[in-house]
Amino acid sequence: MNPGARLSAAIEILDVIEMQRRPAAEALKDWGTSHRYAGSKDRAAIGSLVYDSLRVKSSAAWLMGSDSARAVLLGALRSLRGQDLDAVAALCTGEGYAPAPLDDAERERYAAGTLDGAPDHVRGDYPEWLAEAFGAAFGPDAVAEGQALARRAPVDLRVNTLKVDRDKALRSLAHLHPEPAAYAPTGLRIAVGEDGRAPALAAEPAYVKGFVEVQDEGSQIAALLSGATPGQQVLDLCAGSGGKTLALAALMENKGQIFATDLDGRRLMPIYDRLARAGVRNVQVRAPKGRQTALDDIQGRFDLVFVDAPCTGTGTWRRNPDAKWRLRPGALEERIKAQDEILATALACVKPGGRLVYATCSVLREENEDRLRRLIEAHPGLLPVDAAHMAREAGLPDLAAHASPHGPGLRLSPLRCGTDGFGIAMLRVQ
Ligand SMILES: C[S@@+](CC[C@H](N)C(=O)[O-])C[C@H]1O[C@@H](n2cnc3c(N)ncnc32)[C@H](O)[C@@H]1O
Repeated sequence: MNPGARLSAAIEILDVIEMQRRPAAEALKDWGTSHRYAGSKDRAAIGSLVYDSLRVKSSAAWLMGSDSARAVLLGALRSLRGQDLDAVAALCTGEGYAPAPLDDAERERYAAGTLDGAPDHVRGDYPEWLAEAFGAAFGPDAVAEGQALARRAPVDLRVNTLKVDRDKALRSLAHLHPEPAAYAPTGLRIAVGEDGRAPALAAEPAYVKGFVEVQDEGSQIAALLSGATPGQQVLDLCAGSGGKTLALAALMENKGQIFATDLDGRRLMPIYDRLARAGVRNVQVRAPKGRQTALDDIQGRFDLVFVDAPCTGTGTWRRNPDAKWRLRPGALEERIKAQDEILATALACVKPGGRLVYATCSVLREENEDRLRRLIEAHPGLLPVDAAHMAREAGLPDLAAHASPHGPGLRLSPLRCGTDGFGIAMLRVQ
């Protein structure tokens, strides 16, 4: 396929996503199935065009003066990819499968459209219904934070220190040009290509041998801040596919014990292969059995209960730009309710003198500081641990700069520290 035909395909898919409210991944897959002639490079390039358009859907539409799929794609080519008018006009020839030529209004908008007068949620590319919550979370930085969440994310890897040190991992992946991460001593970062393509890590020997895991630096930091040490009894209450479990096991040097559980047993399924590949030996997976909770016999016995709570995922929009436009207010309410219930369950599992670490990949106060404040009000024996202290204890003193201005714990975001957006807090149980 030539570049013009790829643009047409991206417009067609963006239309399907918008009109049929299809998730982007499904719309792309369906398109690939019904266009077998498109090769893997074509599909990757089209996928990248679609995701880039979704990143800046709102501001691109404003720039181009229309919210059609074509306008959004053109706006994204200008704002995110910085393509000049002549280059785009040369692709939009109307010949073969290329999009129709730009009309005069489009040319004018492409050359001189601005975001002047656009509201914050348009300039920052977040849903209008979250404008107030973004303002509450970020104050005058709301637009800049939204813009940073609308950029592409690098690929972050966590070096599995149960198997190798970071230098060895760096050497084994040298052909991908990884750089040490800014904060996490376990972190490596690989930039994505111009076209937004990430390297095929699953085929890398270093990955197959369990030297590295794909994990955003923010998630690595959450595990590091938990202060898990060898010999402790740890509960990973929302373990899912085990990303944090693996990081905690490495911190504990395979000593002590981690119970990994999740409300949804299916989510736990990938954990078994991941534990084996990473050489983790101190994890017991507790899948829920029917109505009986997986925690009945292990109340009040953990040094650390780690809660990687289900959340709106607003901090991961760089990796999943489709999600921000699919999110509905009802989903935020549901998450808040679940978070309160999970925190109560978690608290019952911490032993006196132990600690509860609460993390979300959401940037919203409603899912972070507000939840913790509510819990602390209901349980006067809970002491929030000072963010600077958490950072120092984890050997990451620079992170003290990211103490939350709104309540307990730290706030990470792409704008502030180049990670996904996270809230991470620790409460000590008296
Ligand atoms: C953010 S994800 C966990 C990601 C995982 N920790 C990782 O690092 O790969 C949140 C998880 O919480 C689980 N969950 C939702 N409600 C729960 C509950 N009441 N108790 C335990 N887990 C729950 C979800 O099934 C989901 O797997």
